[in-house]
Amino acid sequence: MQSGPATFASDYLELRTTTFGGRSFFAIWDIKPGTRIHSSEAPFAHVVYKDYRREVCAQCFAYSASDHIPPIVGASRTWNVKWSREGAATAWFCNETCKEVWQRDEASSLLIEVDAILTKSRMTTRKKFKSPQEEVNFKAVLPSFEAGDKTTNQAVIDQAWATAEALVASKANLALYCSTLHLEDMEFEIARLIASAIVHRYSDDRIDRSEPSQAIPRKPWSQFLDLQKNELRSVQTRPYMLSAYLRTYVFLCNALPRHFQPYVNTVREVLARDTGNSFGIWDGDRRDEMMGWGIWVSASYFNHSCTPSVQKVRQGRVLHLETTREIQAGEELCISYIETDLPVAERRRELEESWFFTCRCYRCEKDSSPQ
Ligand SMILES: C[S@@+](CC[C@H](N)C(=O)[O-])C[C@H]1O[C@@H](n2cnc3c(N)ncnc32)[C@H](O)[C@@H]1O
Repeated sequence: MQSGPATFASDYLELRTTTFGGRSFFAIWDIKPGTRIHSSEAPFAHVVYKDYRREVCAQCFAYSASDHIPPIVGASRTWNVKWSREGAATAWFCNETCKEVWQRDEASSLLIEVDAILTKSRMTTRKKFKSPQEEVNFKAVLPSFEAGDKTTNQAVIDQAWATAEALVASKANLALYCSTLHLEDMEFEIARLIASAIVHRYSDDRIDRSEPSQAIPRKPWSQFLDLQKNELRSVQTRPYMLSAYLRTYVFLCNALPRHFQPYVNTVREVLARDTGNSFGIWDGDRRDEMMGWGIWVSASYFNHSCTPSVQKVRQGRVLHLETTREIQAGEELCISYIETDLPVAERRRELEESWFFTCRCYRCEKDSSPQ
């Protein structure tokens, strides 16, 4: 049995190593349905898509259009409590209390300043190529990978990162490369997600040196690094994402202010764990719209089952995990990563393509075994 980090301690569950799916939570006792067995306090890293920023409360992620079905035509979908400061992006809140809670955390305003810096930097890295040859030269600087590329083993991935690291080591080459770097929308959202992890690391380091009583408890970086890495499997499934990751890394190295530069190793470490460990930030339980995503570290230890016994309930920033049926002591406690009302072949395909593993849950094993 592998014991989990101390802060994951719960009256109901313990972390053990399974024979088929890494670590997983198991029930210590019999548990009644509807029991809240774990709460993951806040995401270590998160991003709300830029397009949703005015409609999603920056503190509790409440969606302004959630209560209107169908949406009221002409009604404002934007929250009207705002926070703004020169040199920072604007943050929107569902009420004054959320704004106050948000303001108490130094990382919040740092993050929104970084957001403004990244947005500005993205604008200035959109220059046109002066000639077709300049475009050819630009494309040759970083390796690029296409869908279906079969060459992406670990050595190729490491070499690709080494090329990107060599580029950022030269300030002049970095600036030149970035002058025409057109970051795609999704790459920019990934950059914003990573920036949130960098800000949390930076801010944690500052809090550690200050008055302990003022420290806001966080999931530290070392706990994040303990999460399962999925770099190889995810890049082999979607090789083109490696090109996107390298561009995002280079963009961040160019855009981030100097005091965040010591944290640039965060980029690859977060990317290696983001796939396979993150949760969507959804518009309530109906899951009509995904407004962003985040990594709630302790909740990432729940394995998947196509007959789950646990459901996620997000309340503000907190992700609660609650049992949906009677559980016996010693049972594995699983959530579901996908829609389970599908035939086994489709369930397994979705988990392989989007979560990069072959499901070995009891139901899949039973459904796929010869009768
Ligand atoms: C979010 S993590 C869950 C925690 C993970 N087991 C660990 O040790 O960190 C998801 C990973 O757990 C494993 N996993 C989860 N559910 C599984 C299942 N039903 N069958 C096989 N592997 C599973 C896969 O390796 C998957 O990539």
